[in-house]
Amino acid sequence: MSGDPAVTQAVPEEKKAAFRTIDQLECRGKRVLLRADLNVPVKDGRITDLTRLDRLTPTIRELADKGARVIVVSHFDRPKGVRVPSMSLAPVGEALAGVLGHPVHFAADCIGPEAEAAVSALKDGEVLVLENTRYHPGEEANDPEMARALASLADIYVNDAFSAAHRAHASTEGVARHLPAHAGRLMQAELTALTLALEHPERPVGAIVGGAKVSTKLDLIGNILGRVDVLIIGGAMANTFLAAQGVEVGRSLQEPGMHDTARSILEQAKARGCEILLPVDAVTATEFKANAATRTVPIAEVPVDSMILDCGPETVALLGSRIGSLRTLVWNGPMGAFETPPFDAGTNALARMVASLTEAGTLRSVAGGGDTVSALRHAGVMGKMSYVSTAGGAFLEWLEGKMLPGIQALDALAGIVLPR
Ligand SMILES: Nc1ncnc2c1ncn2[C@@H]1O[C@H](COP(=O)(O)OP(=O)(O)O)[C@@H](O)[C@H]1O
Ligand SMILES: O=C(OP(=O)(O)O)[C@H](O)COP(=O)(O)O
Repeated sequence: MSGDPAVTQAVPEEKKAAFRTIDQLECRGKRVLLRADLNVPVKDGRITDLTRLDRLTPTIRELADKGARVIVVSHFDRPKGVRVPSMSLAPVGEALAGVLGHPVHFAADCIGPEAEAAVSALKDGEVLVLENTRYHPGEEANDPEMARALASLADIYVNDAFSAAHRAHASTEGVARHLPAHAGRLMQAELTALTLALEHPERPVGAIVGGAKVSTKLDLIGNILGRVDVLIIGGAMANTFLAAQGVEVGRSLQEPGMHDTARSILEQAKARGCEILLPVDAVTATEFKANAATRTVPIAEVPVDSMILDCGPETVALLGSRIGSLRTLVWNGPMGAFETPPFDAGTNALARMVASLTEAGTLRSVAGGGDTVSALRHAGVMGKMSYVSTAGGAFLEWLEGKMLPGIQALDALAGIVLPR
């Protein structure tokens, strides 16, 4: 394991979730379809963070040690139902073999003859990674045929992809209807840790929502308004809110189709007494490349030919002082394009502030998301948060109090305690 922080307190008996785990599994010689989240962060074709693979290894090792034939299935990025070569899971399979210290086979499809042949060749204790489920349109459509085809490869289903459990897809939901369905160790650990950390959060509670998945996360921002006192919006998400209010954002990444939703969220927040903080200044550039020439400007003065690629120092100072008065903070999504320096400065500075407040014992900090984890590691504060989840969108949806489809589909999960 990578030394990631985990909640180490003993779990009180009444808080233990009563779901079926791999404790109950007799799986020697059985084919186990393990839904993992191999959607690791990548830059220029290289994997930049192995946390999701590290956190998956306890389940794979335990299943392999029990003599199961482990068939790992996952999506990778968003190829939208077609075979995009750069979104192949083959290199991720190799990285997984490195992390496991154990050979991993690979099949170039997740259903059909190629997958079936690879599964038939598997021996007890061996591990196979199947190609990206999202190469098939049936995955995201939760097509019953796709679910049946996946189920036909295995005897048992184990879901360890908490970070994809908010998706009702064939490999996260549909397949569980056809096989005995258990939670893996990572799923179990995430649910336990998040319940312990956030079931009764000390107030004031704040959330930072940043990053680039604007349309898929905007709706859930609306839904967490009632659960937080302060909502900090950063990254490309903030660009959309700023543009929706008529602020010039130049060529920044944003989603014009979401302006109405952004405005409605601002109105709802006002009505519910939730304070919303947006950037007050920005680091801009006309080119998006490492060490590009930058201009730091007040948010009302973004040049029309430029992109907002990070929040500026005044924003960092403002957010730092506001976060200093919080008792609980949840964080998903970086404040800027942190993979490309110097646009990592805002995220780094904020991450260090959150880490020092956490270390001082005044703040409970829970952060998550594929890229957020990578950003925290980049800032050198991975071990300094109260808890780091592998999940971003799923963790925010779970925080809303929703039962996630990928969890609901598992057997005997009724006892999970949700934060209120
Ligand atoms: N202003 C911005 N312009 C372009 N990309 C941005 C900006 N701010 C953040 N990003 C990008 O957002 C991505 C992370 O977003 P997201 O996938 O939503 O986070 P997570 O994986 O943690 O849930 C990063 O790749 C980062 O470069
Ligand atoms: O990376 C993921 O989520 P995250 O960006 O919220 O951390 C998951 O793999 C889900 O991916 P999706 O948002 O394309 O369904």
